[in-house]
Amino acid sequence: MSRTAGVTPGTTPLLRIAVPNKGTLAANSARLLAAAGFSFAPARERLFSADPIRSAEILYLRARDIPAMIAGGYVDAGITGRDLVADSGHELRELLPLGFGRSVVRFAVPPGTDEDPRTWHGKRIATALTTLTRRHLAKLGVRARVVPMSGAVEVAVHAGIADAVADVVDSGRTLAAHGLRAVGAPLIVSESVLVAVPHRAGSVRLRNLADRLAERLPVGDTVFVR
Ligand SMILES: Nc1ncnc2c1ncn2[C@@H]1O[C@H](COP(=O)(O)OP(=O)(O)OP(=O)(O)O)[C@@H](O)[C@H]1O
Ligand SMILES: O=P(O)(O)OC[C@H]1O[C@H](OP(=O)(O)OP(=O)(O)O)[C@H](O)[C@@H]1O
Repeated sequence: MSRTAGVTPGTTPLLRIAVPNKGTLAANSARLLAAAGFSFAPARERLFSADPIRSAEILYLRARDIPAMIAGGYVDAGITGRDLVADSGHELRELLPLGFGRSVVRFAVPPGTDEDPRTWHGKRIATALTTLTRRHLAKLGVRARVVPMSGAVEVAVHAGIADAVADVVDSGRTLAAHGLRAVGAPLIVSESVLVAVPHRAGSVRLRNLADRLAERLPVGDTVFVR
């Protein structure tokens, strides 16, 4: 697929925007772009769609894959979670915080475990956010073993796979249901963000995109769908 498909030759090049195709951030990301005047087909129809009027193309991708696609130059900007950007290890610039998909990444332990992560030398920590967790442990000076999982992390302690977990906490209900308690400082405080590579962050088109989205963000207590 060429980067100019759907747009008249000689006009402004396509601005490619990556958006989660499913998961927590998908619905609000699509709503925000629609509210900002973009006209894209929904992800359930096809995973790419052009808006010739705005010389833009949307690529629907997994939220976790979006940072690498931006860093690799395949898309110009994207909406994903700040925690997923940090976990990708790619240096991206936040053009705009978007305020939905708020979460905190926390360590959590069962009763009887020392609550200070700095004492966890040799412990096993299950997580889907391995880079973020390794970096945080290194900052704390802890030599613990990170056990990679792609989800369902809270079962790891019960299953004997790990001694603690590092996971996304929203309401806290999932941790409580598994007899786990959040401990230590947050690894990161996250929300959805519009991101791009640093050297393109100041470009006119990306600044215009950020401005358009900023105008359409909910204000005060008004929230997007959860
Ligand atoms: N309750 C929540 N559960 C999961 N992710 C959340 C929650 N609240 C906010 N988020 C944020 O949503 C992003 C995760 O979205 P992603 O699509 O990768 O996972 P997901 O919503 O759990 O879907 P999947 O089931 O496909 O893993 C992260 O930035 C995370 O911080
Ligand atoms: O604090 P809470 O409001 O309970 O939400 C946090 C939970 O939701 C997410 O899991 P998800 O349902 O996306 O499943 P997953 O663990 O398989 O990603 C996240 O990984 C936590 O487990």
